Amino acid sequence: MTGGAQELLLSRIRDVPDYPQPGVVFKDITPLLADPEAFSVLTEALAEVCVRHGATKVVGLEARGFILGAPVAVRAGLGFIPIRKAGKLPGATLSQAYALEYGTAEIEVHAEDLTPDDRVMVIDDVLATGGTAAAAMELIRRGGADVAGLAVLMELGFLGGRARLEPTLAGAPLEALLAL
Ligand SMILES: O=P(O)(O)OC[C@H]1O[C@H](OP(=O)(O)OP(=O)(O)O)[C@H](O)[C@@H]1O
Ligand SMILES: Nc1ncnc2[nH]cnc12
Repeated sequence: MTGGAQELLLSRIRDVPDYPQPGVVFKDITPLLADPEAFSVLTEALAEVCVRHGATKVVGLEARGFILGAPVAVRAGLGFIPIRKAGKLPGATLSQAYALEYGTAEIEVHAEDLTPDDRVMVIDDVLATGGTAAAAMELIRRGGADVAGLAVLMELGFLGGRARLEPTLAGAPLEALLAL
């Protein structure tokens, strides 16, 4: 991605101090989503990552990962698999509990969505502690598929997510369009 494209994306991310709890600076992507040029630049860049790494499916992580992952999957010509917060998927699921920057949660995927032939690219907006992404990659592998990589709009470097994810990535690429 060009420096100009990165600057455009950065300029559309709003810092909200002390949200959702004191001490957290929340990275709000709603201004970026409301700007069709910036949203298009973002989805194109993430779709390029999917194609470059030979992904066969795109996983989006509820909820912001859905907003990004769905248009990325369409642009890359790939199917989309939702990983949802627990209790939302009606079929047989695999589940994984995890911790994130401001709490704990549990995510699920439909077991039938993952096959041994799949190479899955995980898409999300923010990599913070890495707890969410690690749980997602574990779910994908438990479902029998390969992880093609993890692609995020931004990485919050000071939270150490990249180092924490290294064992779970197991050599799969982690691409962040912006390192903050
Ligand atoms: O690296 P981590 O510390 O795990 O944090 C990153 C995750 O936190 C946010 O999701 P959140 O659970 O707040 O849900 P939302 O997308 O529904 O707002 C964000 O969209 C990532 O999925
Ligand atoms: N600081 C942050 N801003 C936005 N989303 C997040 N998810 C985890 N930490 C976050």
